[in-house]
Amino acid sequence: MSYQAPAQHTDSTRPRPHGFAASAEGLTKVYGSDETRVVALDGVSVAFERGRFTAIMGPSGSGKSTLMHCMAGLDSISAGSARLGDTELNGLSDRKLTQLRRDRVGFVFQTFNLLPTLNALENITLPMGIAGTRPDRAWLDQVIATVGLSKRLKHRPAQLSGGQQQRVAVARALAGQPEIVFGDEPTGNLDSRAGAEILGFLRNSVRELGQTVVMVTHDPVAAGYADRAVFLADGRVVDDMREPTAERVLEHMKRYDARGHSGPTGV
Ligand SMILES: Nc1ncnc2c1ncn2[C@@H]1O[C@H](COP(=O)(O)OP(=O)(O)OP(=O)(O)O)[C@@H](O)[C@H]1O
Repeated sequence: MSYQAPAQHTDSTRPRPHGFAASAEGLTKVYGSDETRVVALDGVSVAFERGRFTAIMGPSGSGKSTLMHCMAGLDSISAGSARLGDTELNGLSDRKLTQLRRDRVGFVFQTFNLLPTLNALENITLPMGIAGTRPDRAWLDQVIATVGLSKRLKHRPAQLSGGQQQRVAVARALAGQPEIVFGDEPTGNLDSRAGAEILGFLRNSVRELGQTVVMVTHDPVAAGYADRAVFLADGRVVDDMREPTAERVLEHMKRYDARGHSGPTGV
């Protein structure tokens, strides 16, 4: 694969871009019908600012993954709206949604989802190969350096630790300079040290590369790496915390659980 000439993305401190990378308005998602009907999202309105790291939190079944899937164009919407930048997702054809995910969104999953026969560098550049775009060499070098993979590029996934595999997945998500990176419990399969590394990389990608990251997590420590924590319960946004710390998030979870999901706590 060839590289295009180094471009503008070489500065280590970049101003935060303005506006919203993704937003939802009255987003509703209903699964099934009649006795199997589940309202997974019940009129969610939320917007994710560009150049910020947001954690989505909430109890099991509160709709975190569904929100991420609907906002990333991985699942259809029952009512309301979801936008990626200025693009309304509701009503887009499957082909358009596939194109949008490929060209504008990065994903990091709990189970790294790497191709076992490709080495780390090939895994990182694979989505661009599929999209037919050439990686920006300077950007790619910066991403690889940020996630600390420079010495592991020729290794296959089986030759890497879980933490290293997830670094490859993070680099892959960042490599195409997507408008937003969605993570679904990206540290859920890692021990706490490897998890802390990945969270540090995600945070650095926001601070140093200007990336926008939205991460679903159960873990207050993980949420402490974010600029903001949005709390869901029963398919609704119930709280929105700026500059969360693990302690404040844990405190919030305890208080909220004690209230039996009865309403916002006004954090
Ligand atoms: N494909 C589906 N078909 C039917 N119901 C679904 C489907 N996906 C999710 N649900 C339901 O929607 C609700 C929200 O699920 P979701 O996976 O978004 O929650 P979550 O907060 O991510 O949970 P967890 O933390 O356990 O992963 C749950 O009641 C779930 O059972």
